[in-house]
Amino acid sequence: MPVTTTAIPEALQITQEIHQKTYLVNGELRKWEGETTPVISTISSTEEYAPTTLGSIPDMGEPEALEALDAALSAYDQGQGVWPTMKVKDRVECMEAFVKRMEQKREEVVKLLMWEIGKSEPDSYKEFDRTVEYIYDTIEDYKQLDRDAAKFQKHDGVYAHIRRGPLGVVLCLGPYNYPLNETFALLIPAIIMGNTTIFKPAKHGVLLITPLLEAFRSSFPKGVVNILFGRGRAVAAPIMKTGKVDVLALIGNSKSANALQEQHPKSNRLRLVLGLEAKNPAIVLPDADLDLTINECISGTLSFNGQRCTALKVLYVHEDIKDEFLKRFSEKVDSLKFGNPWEKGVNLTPLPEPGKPAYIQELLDDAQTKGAKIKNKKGGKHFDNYIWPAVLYPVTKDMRVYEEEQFGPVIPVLSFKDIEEPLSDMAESNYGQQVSLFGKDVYTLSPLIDSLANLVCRVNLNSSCQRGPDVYPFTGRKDSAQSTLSVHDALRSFSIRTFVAFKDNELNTNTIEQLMEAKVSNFLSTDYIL
Ligand SMILES: O=C[C@H](O)COP(=O)(O)O
Repeated sequence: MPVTTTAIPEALQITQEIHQKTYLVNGELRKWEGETTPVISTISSTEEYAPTTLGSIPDMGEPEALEALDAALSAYDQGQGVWPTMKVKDRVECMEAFVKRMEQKREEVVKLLMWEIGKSEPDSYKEFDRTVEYIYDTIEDYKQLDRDAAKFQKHDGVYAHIRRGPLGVVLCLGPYNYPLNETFALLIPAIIMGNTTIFKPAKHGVLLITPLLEAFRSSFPKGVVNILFGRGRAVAAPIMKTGKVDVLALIGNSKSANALQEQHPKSNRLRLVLGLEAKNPAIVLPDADLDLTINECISGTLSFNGQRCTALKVLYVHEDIKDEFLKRFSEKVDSLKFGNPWEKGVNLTPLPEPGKPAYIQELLDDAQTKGAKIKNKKGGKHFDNYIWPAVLYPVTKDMRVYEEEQFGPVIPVLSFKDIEEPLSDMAESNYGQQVSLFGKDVYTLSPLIDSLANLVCRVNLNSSCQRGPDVYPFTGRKDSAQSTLSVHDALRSFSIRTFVAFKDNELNTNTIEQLMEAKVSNFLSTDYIL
């Protein structure tokens, strides 16, 4: 699939900056002179299919990792550094400066989102804009948190002024599918709460961070944000081994999270903020509106080729409607349009992981050997770095596609007679993020909603699963998450409640008045106290 003539020069122009191979440590943009790793897009820039080299990233190791850690530790300085002690309004000003600078990089970042991870143009703009909105919402929520903190409590003659304070040094690792939105949903609340951070982008969706390095450098005091490149093993592991990280913030898979957690010698002191795998099911009841259900299941399973933790990854369809559902759903899958991300109206785009089509093929082979059929005509066809979405039926529990989080274009379908079947599968599952429930009869839906809400954290009624809007709680039960990542909840995940208490006596009345008058600390002298 050839690219449009304008797309190549624009993308390569952006990579000029990337070729400078800069990284951010201790408030300095440093030039990397060591080994590098090429960043290769699976999108072809030639008529004959061939992956495109977009640039390269520094291949950093232990020395750089420890240098970044030292910078973050010094900036935090056991809670006494400039950043953790800074007044709320000053920290807000830094974050506002950052987001304004970030907005100026919209076009560059969006182009790299398309080239690096194959995200469609509308979805790439959406990811950028959503991230900016997330930052503005975080700022507003942080200010509200401070206004709420202004309210003194009094119980049994003891006053308390309770605030939220930082936790220390946060190691932040984001995923490739939302390299901006998901990563910044960790990084931004961690920073604004007064923590200092070390951030390493994922393997794919990494170059797009480089246009933002200067915005980070110029907006925050030195050492508050440190950005490294390289493999997780080489960069994140040495940092964890020191035992000096207070929070591991990661969106990705539990294997990486566990491996890093195990490196930490005092893991009982480590706070985990984790968004992990999911296997969200759709349950289609016999009275479901099939037009709506099929549309929602198409976007739920195949939006961004199914590479979303919130994607629908298994469909349970009632026996009475399964034939009609499978026929219409399969036709719809085959009618989707594949193309490069910037082409109008494309639904399916190149997969950024070179090994993904082969993995999907393994799942198809395994399922077919065990009795499943591919129901759509184009299902499983290979071209370039792509494999056409396959609708698999009947899927059984001994198949890999039932067990594994496929994170790609393959759709396992099971039929059921009794609602207890999907409910008991969900109860046995290691995951518990979300479910989609399709049906109309309120007397059937109502008790089901209650049951499902105890198995997952979000029940989507006649709608596909999704994270957003980002003000809603984003979390999961069992192996799907640790902590909650809405705008509101994330501020709490990256902080701890601390407070000043004082008995109601004459000395304190005078002291408190003077402290409030002096307005020198965040405690007792908050700008919001009347
Ligand atoms: O990969 C997980 C993302 O949080 C999904 O977000 P989304 O549901 O908005 O696509």
